[in-house]
Amino acid sequence: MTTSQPPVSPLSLPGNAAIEQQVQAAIAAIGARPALTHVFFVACGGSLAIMQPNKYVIDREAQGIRADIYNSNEFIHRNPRGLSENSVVILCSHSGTTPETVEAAAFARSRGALTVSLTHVADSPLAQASEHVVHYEHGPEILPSDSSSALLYRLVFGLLQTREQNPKYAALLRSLQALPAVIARVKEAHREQSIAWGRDYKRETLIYTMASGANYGVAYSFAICLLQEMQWIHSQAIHAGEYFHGPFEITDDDVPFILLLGLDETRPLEERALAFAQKFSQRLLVLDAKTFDLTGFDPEMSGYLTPLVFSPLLRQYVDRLAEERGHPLSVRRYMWKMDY
Ligand SMILES: O=P(O)(O)OC[C@H]1O[C@](O)(CO)[C@@H](O)[C@@H]1O
Repeated sequence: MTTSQPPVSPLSLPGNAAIEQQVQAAIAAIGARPALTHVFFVACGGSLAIMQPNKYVIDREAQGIRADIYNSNEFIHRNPRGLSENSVVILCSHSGTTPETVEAAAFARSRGALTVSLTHVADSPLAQASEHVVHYEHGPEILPSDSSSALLYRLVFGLLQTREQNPKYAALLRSLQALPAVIARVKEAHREQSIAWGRDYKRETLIYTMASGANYGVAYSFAICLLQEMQWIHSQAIHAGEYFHGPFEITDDDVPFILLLGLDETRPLEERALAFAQKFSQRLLVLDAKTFDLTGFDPEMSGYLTPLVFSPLLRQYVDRLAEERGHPLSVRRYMWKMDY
């Protein structure tokens, strides 16, 4: 490992220059640490879900760095022994106000770790609690390469380059340049099917999601944020490997599933789950990345980038569902309305 690498590739994205500077400053600070043995990804809910593929990347790519992922409150209470001055803690909170995540940043700093936070709100409590902040953009008008999910990958591949000379950062940036067009093509290819799905599934009270590897976080976020939180539809994200160790017993012809088939090394788990589920359920929505036009993605990055395509694609499906149900995605009963 080295600490004297220059900042990562000069190849730049046609995105927001201020964001690029923040990413580079965080990567430089990570490179300047005397040692780095552990990366902790810490957040809650949807912000936690987008971190999951990053642990997958570090598990697959890193030589001497371990990654773990924690709900913010669990991180504080579990108090991992490995958390030290040799750790980087990457936190994320869209609002920058989730108290557990703000507290987790202070906790990580008290243990000597370097803190890097992503948030949409520049001057938020999380931004103030962290040493490095990447202030991301949000909304339909932004470049997908400036989204929180893409920025996490930029941080992680930058970290791997600066610490271990991992060569894939340039391939990531090249692929991210292609991401807006890829997303537009895939969404367009699914336009009719998502309209039909919204109509057909609007009365379902329960919909399961299933995936593995780099895509499990997308299935998890769709289940807990989009279906449970924003549509009040019962759900669970089933890990495709775990499906055979309990959940497959609930499979029946009228039990709805959404199955994600990605392009990473765990695809055989997803294919096995699909082969079983389609024998017994007539209510499957199968989204298979092999059918996507991913022109512009570097082949070695496609498995990692699939979650960044599944996510907006699933949003298109749930937008149609919400429309058909007359239940806007913004409605909450408890969240942000009371103390909890
Ligand atoms: O810390 P954040 O990202 O602002 O999250 C707040 C809330 O937003 C969600 O991610 C989605 O609404 C929830 O899961 C979470 O409780």
